[in-house]
Amino acid sequence: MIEVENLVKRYGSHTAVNGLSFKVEQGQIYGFLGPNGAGKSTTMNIITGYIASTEGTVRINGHDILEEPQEARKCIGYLPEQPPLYFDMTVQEYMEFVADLKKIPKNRRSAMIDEIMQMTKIKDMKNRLIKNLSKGYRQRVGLAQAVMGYPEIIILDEPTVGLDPKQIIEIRDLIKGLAKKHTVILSSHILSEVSAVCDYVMIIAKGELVASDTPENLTKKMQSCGILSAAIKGDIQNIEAAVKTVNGLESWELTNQEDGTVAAVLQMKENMDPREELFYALAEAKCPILMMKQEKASLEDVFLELTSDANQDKSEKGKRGLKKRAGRKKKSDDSNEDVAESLAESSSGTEEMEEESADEIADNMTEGGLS
Ligand SMILES: Nc1ncnc2c1ncn2[C@@H]1O[C@H](COP(=O)(O)OP(=O)(O)OP(=O)(O)O)[C@@H](O)[C@H]1O
Repeated sequence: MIEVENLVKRYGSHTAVNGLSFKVEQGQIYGFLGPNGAGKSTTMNIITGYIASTEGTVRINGHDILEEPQEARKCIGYLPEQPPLYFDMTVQEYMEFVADLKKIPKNRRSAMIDEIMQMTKIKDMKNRLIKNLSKGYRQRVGLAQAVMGYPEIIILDEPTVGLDPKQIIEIRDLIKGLAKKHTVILSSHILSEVSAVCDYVMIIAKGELVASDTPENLTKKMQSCGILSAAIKGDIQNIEAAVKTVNGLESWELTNQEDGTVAAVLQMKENMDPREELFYALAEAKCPILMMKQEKASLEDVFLELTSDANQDKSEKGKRGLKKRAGRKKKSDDSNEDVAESLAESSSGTEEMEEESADEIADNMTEGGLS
């Protein structure tokens, strides 16, 4: 459906996308996950024909985006990070304008507009000027224009940025609904977003694909080189001497606790289970283990591990991952953290929202992916 091969994009001397290759198959929701500046928007803009790549190819249903742009773009509906909206049009006028741009046959137009407005729940707002809509409704209108013509592939760049938690849930439900008939690719730097919505995750960091799999498999893979945390009684130097003899450990951190025990956070080597060996080594050193448990890697661990250390060697990665996890263990397990993160993003996103000039919008819509 989409084949991206060895994609490179350089802005002057800065490489924003560096040798990206992946395939997207029909009928799933793909998440493009990465921190700010990872290269998500650049990649989406190349896939949808907004900008050209420096090197590499993109084929949509077999059509090269540079050689056969019209055919390729026909298969795609795109919601860029800044929705291409005309603020002085009503929702109805705008939908008619988009239908016209996308060359929807006149006899199907009114029914399709009606259906899409129903689906994206903007019908009640159809006579309202877009400039008077809330950010959530503007995003829905942006989604509606992407869906117009029912393209096979719908690409959404950060579709929930700037929305409040209720709007985020509504847009996520809408995206899940879209996936029944379309292949959806969305980008996000918010992990909870991707794990809540996507069947398949591609993690991108510094312009490179660092992992791609289902959220479940990514978590499983990380667990095969997981973390042990333990409380051990004894002198920290004796404990360290014993820990050093254990083959299955990659790295460790030992910290004296106020209660006289030593807290250990131990990174296991890939596909090794050193628990038994550790037990005997510490028993021989007469340092009893008072508690030991295996930390389960969450998708958040995978994300942080992979995106912050894209250029680190493996052992350094292990140590830093261990520190991050040890640090995170101290934080509360509040699941609202993600929502807070989204909220923080929301406010900055809203500030960034600026009215585009009509010319810019028309350029976006005619050159940029809308067929
Ligand atoms: N037109 C441009 N000229 C120069 N540098 C650019 C341009 N567009 C993007 N970049 C740089 O390329 C890198 C990737 O940017 P991109 O917008 O693709 O990242 P992103 O993952 O979408 O981030 P965000 O989530 O912040 O939008 C960044 O370092 C960015 O500063």
